[in-house]
Amino acid sequence: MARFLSRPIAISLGDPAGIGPEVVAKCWDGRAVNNLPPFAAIGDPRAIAHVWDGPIELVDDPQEAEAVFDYALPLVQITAAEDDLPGHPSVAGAHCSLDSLEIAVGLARSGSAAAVVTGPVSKEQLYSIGFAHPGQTEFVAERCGVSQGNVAMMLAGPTLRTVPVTTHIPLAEVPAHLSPALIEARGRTTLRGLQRNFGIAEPTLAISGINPHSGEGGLLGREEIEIIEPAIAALRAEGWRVTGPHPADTMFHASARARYDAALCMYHDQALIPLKALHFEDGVNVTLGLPIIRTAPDHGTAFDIAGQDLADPRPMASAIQMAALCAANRELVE
Ligand SMILES: NC(=O)C1=CN([C@@H]2O[C@H](COP(=O)(O)OP(=O)(O)OC[C@H]3O[C@@H](n4cnc5c(N)ncnc54)[C@H](O)[C@@H]3O)[C@@H](O)[C@H]2O)C=CC1
Ligand SMILES: NCC(=O)COP(=O)(O)O
Repeated sequence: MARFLSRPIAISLGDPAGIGPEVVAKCWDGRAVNNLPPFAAIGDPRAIAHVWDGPIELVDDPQEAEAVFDYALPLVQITAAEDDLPGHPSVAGAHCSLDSLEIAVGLARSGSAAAVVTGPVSKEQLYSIGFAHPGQTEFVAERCGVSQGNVAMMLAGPTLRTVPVTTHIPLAEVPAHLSPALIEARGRTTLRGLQRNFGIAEPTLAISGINPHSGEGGLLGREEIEIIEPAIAALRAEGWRVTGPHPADTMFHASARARYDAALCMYHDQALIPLKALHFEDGVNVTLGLPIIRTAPDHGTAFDIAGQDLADPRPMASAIQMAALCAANRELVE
């Protein structure tokens, strides 16, 4: 089992009615074969007990996890106001998922955990209790004192890394949100993240267009000329290796992917469709631009299969491995 991290990883279980508890428990089962470093789960033990009958040991701090990790799943306990059954989300469960996220991030910020891995939450449920952030990415950024413009949501798989410039907003609002300054900021955060988290000394970033054929010289839209090209020029002037704007339909086949370290895309699905098509089982969501390491499996709560022993733990295992790798790279670089 990987023992190269100085501290364990904190994992928020996400929505108790989703598949987060099941995949975290299954990762503990597979800790040796997947070479996972010690971790502590943060959440309601009843959510795990509904889907798993393995041993749990309550701990107060992830730093106690190492001592028990070989024989039990270490858990920092949160008790939800109601005991949700798998597949049946509730307001109480939404509060529990937010509490577990808050505590896990705090443990990473305080240095008790080497990194935080977040389990899947339901944005619909969180919005219903007044959660005002587009997603966990922006929540973690705020807790770390990083502005939304200076954080980036990277989806990383073995053969592709993508970053959307805009994340969880309606598609119709995307063009109005794009600006040279936002694209530059996301590009810079991505390039620095490739250096700090992934150890790539001189990264190359490919930037997509937004219109068909990247606007066809302005005939199919002018965002490339007026917004994206100025951002690319500014990043190049800073010395970064940046290409584009590339037509999005031809930048994800194998030989195109070989020419860059990450692709910066203009909106959520432009970045996530290729990533999930190639790496649904091992794609990882990595937040760049933070003082801490945060990763997450790139899937949601999957309420449709919760409690049926159908949840695939490989994305969560990949997120834990990626968190450990990024934490180790950070220690080397900084
Ligand atoms: N990082 C996060 O917290 C994320 C949260 N979500 C949230 O999840 C909720 C549901 O979103 P959906 O779009 O339905 O995506 P989803 O990923 O929850 O489910 C999509 C499909 O994939 C299947 N699936 C997902 N993960 C699986 C796994 N590990 N093993 C086997 N099958 C799996 C599900 O059963 C479903 O059929 C939404 O409320 C969304 O906000 C979505 C993506 C990421
Ligand atoms: N589609 C990716 C996703 O929803 C992850 O968002 P976040 O909650 O990690 O910001």
